[in-house]
This record gives sequence, structure tokens and C-alpha cells, in this order.
Amino acid sequence: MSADKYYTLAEGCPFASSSTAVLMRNRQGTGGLGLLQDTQLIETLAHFSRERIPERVVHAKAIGAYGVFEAEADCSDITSASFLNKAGKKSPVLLRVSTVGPESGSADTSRDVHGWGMKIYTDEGNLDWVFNNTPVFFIRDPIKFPSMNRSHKRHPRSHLPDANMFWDFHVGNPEGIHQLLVLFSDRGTPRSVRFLNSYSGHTYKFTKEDGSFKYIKIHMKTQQGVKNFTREEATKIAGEDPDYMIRDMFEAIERKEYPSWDVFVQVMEPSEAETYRWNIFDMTKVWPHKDFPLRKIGKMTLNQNPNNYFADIEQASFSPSTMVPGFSASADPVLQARLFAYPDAARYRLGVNYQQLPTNAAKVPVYCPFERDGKMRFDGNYGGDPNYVNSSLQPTKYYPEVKGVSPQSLALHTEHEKWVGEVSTYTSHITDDDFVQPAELWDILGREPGHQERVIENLVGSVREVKSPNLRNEVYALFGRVNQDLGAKLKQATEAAIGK
Ligand code: HEM
Repeated sequence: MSADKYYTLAEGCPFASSSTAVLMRNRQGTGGLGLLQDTQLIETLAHFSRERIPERVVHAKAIGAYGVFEAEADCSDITSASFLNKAGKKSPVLLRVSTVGPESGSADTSRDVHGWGMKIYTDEGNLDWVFNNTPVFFIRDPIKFPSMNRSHKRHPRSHLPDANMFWDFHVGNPEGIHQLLVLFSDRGTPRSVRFLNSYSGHTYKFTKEDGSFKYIKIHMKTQQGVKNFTREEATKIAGEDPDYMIRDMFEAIERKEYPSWDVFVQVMEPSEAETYRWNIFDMTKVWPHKDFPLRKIGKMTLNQNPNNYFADIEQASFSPSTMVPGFSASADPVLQARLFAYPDAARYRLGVNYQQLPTNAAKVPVYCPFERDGKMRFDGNYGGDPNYVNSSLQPTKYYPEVKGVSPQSLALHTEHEKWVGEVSTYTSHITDDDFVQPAELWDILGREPGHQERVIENLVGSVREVKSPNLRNEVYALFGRVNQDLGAKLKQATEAAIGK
């Protein structure tokens, strides 16, 4: 605390003591009636009751840190994004890594997908990469997202996590089988944030000023190497130190052991997408690397812990809709839904002016005078500038005329998006194709000694909690469609464990 810093009330008025109450004392001096004039006491109590903001409905438990993204090379052959147009160009970064289902106070070594919220403060505004540590997802129809998450959370009656509910959802919605296999592999219990990879999962687009574009998927690979806990280790640590992952990364950064990740893209031509073996807008599928190899575009290093968790991390908001010129969304329906869901969540959780909070604010000048006012506006609110579009009294200037770049560089749409379809209802259907990539993953796991056995043990740990024999049989059948042997072994091991 600096020498000239002194205690005041929230309005700046100096106060002699922070722990005195103003009371009407009784004659004996043993009790006292509180007075409304005790502003300090009233304000202290009132503020305490309002300290909590809603925790995120998913991804509540997290750790965050600041760092830097460094471009590997000039990527202007594939994108006009300014943060990627020069080798060595650096942009500041904020990262928040979370578990998905459990609440803010839960154990961070729980078996769960881990979320990756990353904000790159570029010189053309903010770009958010809202990824997971798995390359695929449980669903491909966005309407299923709330249902899927509720089935992973607490039972509405018992308020307990419930394996019956979990497996009931997944048997009824088997498109998640690829993701389930990843979740119950060793990667479902990462050793810490420092040792996990992250993936865009969705197809995005790199766009160029001439209107051309490429489809991309982004992969971030940990330079510390992928390391995981076994089920037993993760369970033990969950009891002993539920904040293990927070502690691990916070302390590493304090020790100046800065974790870093190499950033790659898989790049696909639009014409290739039309005939590719897999639907590139189906997030339950990957693009095998033999078809689309990784190209390195940069490196991300974390080098600074937050100064204040609430201000820097809890108040952070990330959205796939936060995109810079040169980077664009694809027609994946889950991604399209997410473009709406995140700003909507931020407005609910943080308020309509959440972009002004220091941790979310762009590091370039923001001039958005047609969004005004609202709760907790704390900048100058654009003074007397026109609050309506197309003013001739004070015309609005645009980026191309100020920077001398072509208007196309800011184009939102690309050639591949000349839609001719009719409005239709659509729910995806399960076919044998949905089990091809999971079967390949099962074979890949088999190359690592003991990994298939561990997957079965991890599954047994959960499926044995399912009470209904019919539902258990459906779970065995689901995994049997991946590999008959897997289904049979899972059945045998689970029923044996139940019989014990
Ligand atoms: C229809 C699908 C999805 C919907 C509706 C959805 C919705 C949400 C919502 C409402 C939040 C809380 C946001 C907040 O309160 O600030 C959230 C957080 C998050 N989601 Fe999703 N999500 C979906 C799919 C996905 C997918 C596919 C990924 C990863 C590829 C993902 C990654 C994340 C991450 C990393 C966070 C935490 C962000 C943070 O740290 O603040 N979500 N999601």
C-alpha cells in the first residue's frame, strides 16, 4: 500500500475506522440499537449481499492467466488477419480454462471436458477462441445443448450427479460416441492445464481481402507434452486438493515457468469441402491429419497471473462471435447457435456494457456510438456525437478510408455462402458412419499399452451406477457399435463389478 493511500467509504469520504459501528448503547453498555445513520455498516452489509454475480451456467470452475500470442510466419496467403501477417508479431492474450459441468467450487480434476476461453487483443480488435481440450463434441444439433448439460449436472430431485441420467441422454443421442470415447480415455483427466491441448473443434474460415477463403480447424498443442492422471490419481486429488489445477498453473507462472502452446491450422479449400468424406459442419467428426496436415501459425505463452481473480477472470467474457477481419464463422449449426448464446450470457451475467470491463475491453480504440447508454456505462458514452446512422452533420468515418485498405477486407460474407435453400426443419440422424471415427480412435488407443483397458475401467466406474439393466444393456450396445469386443468387455466388467 502506498504511503499516501488511506481508507475511505466507497464515495471517497475518509473514515476514521473500518470496524466501528454507530450504536445507541444501553445504560449498562452491554447492547446497542443500530442507527440508520451508520452508513459504513449499512453499506458494508449491503455490498456483501451483492458480491456474487451468476456463475456461468456451464464452465463455472476455472483458472486464468495473461500471456502473449506470437505469429510464426506471414500467413497472408491464407488470411488477411492482421495479427498473423508478420513473423514474430505479438498480441496480448487472456486465457481462461475450465471444467464444464460442475460448479465453481468443484474439484478441477473431475473427469470432464476442459474448456479453453482465449481472447487475443489484436491491433484490429479482439478475437476470441472458445475451444475445448477435445477435437469433437457430444452433439451436432444446437437445441440439444441445454439437455446434454443438464444430464451431466445434478438430478432435479436428488440434486446429485446421476449416472442414470448421463447414460440415458447419451444412449438416446448416440452421435456423442466419439466424444464419450475421448472423455473416458486418459485425456478425460488431464494432469493440469499446462499439459492439455486445445482444439477449435468447429470448422472456421480464414478469409482474404479478395473475398476468397479457406476452411480451417485450429489445434493448440502443449509444449509441456500431454500428461494425464489415472482415474485413481484424479479421484484422490479431487479429495485432497480440489483446486489442484488452479494451484499447479498459478504456482508455475509465479516460478516463471511459463507454459506455452504451438498453434496450428488444418486448411481445406472450399471445393474440397464439397466432396470430402466427412461433413465439415458436423462437430462429432475430425479431419484426419493424413488428409489435412497441420500448418504452424504461431505460439502462445502464458506469463502473468491475474492481479485479481474476479476482475480479470470471473468478469471475462468470451464469444465465438468476437472475430477480427480475416477470421469468420462457418455454417456449422452448433457454431451458429453459439454466436448468439455467448453475448446473450454475458449480458445476463455481467450486464449490457460488459465489453467495457477492463478485462474484456479491446486494446485498440473502440468507436461504436450506435450502442449507447445502458446500465453501468462507465466511459464518456460518445458525448454529443450522433446516436443515429448516416449523419451529414458529423459523418462517421470507416476503417478503409482511415487506413487506406480495401473495403473488401472487411467483407463478412464469402462466395461459398450464396444460400439457395428453403427454410426447413432439421434434426441429424445416426448412421453407421458415426461409428467409423470412434472405431479408428479405439484402434489408436490400442497402440498404447493398457489404454484400452483403462478406458473400460473408467467406463465401468460410471456405468456400474446405472440402476436399470435395460439402460446398461443399451450402453453396452452403444459401445459395441464402435467395437464388438469393447461392448462385450464393458458388459462383462461392469456386471462383474455390480455383482461384487
Ligand atoms: C450449442 C452449443 C453451445 C452452447 C449453446 C454453448 C453455450 C455456452 C454458455 C451459455 C456458456 C457460458 C458463457 C458465460 O456465462 O459467459 C458457455 C461457456 C463456454 N463454452 Fe459453450 N456452448 C456450446 C458449445 C460449446 C462448444 C462446442 C465449445 C468448444 C468447442 C464450447 C466451449 C465453451 C467454453 C470454453 C466456455 C467457457 C468460456 C469462459 O471461459 O468464459 N461450448 N457455453
